Amino acid sequence: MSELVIETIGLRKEFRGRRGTRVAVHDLDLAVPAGGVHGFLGPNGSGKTTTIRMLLGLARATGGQMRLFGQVVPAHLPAVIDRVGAVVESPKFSPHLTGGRNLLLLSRSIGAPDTQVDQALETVGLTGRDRDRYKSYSLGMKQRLAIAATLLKDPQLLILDEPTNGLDPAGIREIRETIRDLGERGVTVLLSSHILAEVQQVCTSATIIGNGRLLASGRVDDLIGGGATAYAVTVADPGPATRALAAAGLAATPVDEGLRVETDDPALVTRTLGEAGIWLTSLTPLRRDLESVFLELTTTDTLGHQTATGDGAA
Ligand SMILES: Nc1ncnc2c1ncn2[C@@H]1O[C@H](COP(=O)(O)OP(=O)(O)OP(=O)(O)O)[C@@H](O)[C@H]1O
Repeated sequence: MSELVIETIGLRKEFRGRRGTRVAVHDLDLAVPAGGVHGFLGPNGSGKTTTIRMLLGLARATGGQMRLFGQVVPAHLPAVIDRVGAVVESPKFSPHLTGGRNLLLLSRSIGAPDTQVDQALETVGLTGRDRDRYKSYSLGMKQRLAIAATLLKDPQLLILDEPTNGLDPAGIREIRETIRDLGERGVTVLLSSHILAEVQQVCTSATIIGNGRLLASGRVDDLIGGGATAYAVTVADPGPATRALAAAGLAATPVDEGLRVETDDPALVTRTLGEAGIWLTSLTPLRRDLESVFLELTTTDTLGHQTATGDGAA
């Protein structure tokens, strides 16, 4: 059994307000094994940041237990915090100093060796740009410098909360490569995101949450592998085909050149359409990806659960 770097058991966070109590994190069991990049996925407002803030001692849990490297936190946070790097909020760098100078000052303030600065800059791909002022950096470079800052203490666990928020595709790719690199160097990375493609490309395992509840967790390959799949169907007239499929309990949605039918039973599609006198011209299995798993899980969850308790908070 591999060591768990992050573990929560029945973790709960309630926010009390005038309109009642909102349960942001709902008895969440999270298990992040050592090594590799672990995706922490959920739609906006599903409780990712709140969970991370509790793990880092920035917010108090209402209930449940948390462990980092096997140590109960927040009680033993001081014993493990040096092994953890985190980018949760935008770090405060001085805009007029260069990126390198910013890092050097930070590194001295935490007693890290100066050599760590060059190494951190290299890891995030900012070598060569370290003499430029921070204010001249692109958003992606600023985000990479923030990651570099967390690397100064050579952490074994890196927690990144939505690190590509607001970045353009090139910036997203750069951060993705940095994260992949870190995972390959043996750092355990918890990558919180609602961008599925990014997670699928770098993560070995993932936890999906919705409305503060655990929906699925495991290796990305396993998450993609199980359950229903979908087929692309082309027919001359999608309207009657959609109605015939719906009557047989098959959900069909229009896509580029036909219909996407959610099912793992292609024979049912051909039979249903055939019985309605509709002849399909092609039927192609659609490869399942993390996005479809995510949408299935989070859509059902949104429809199926209420997050609020108490006197009427929505
Ligand atoms: N300080 C707070 N007071 C009251 N409610 C809060 C507070 N912080 C978060 N929430 C609520 O808790 C829920 C979870 O929010 P959280 O920020 O953890 O979600 P998230 O998954 O990180 O979302 P995003 O992807 O948008 O960052 C939301 O309904 C949010 O409005």
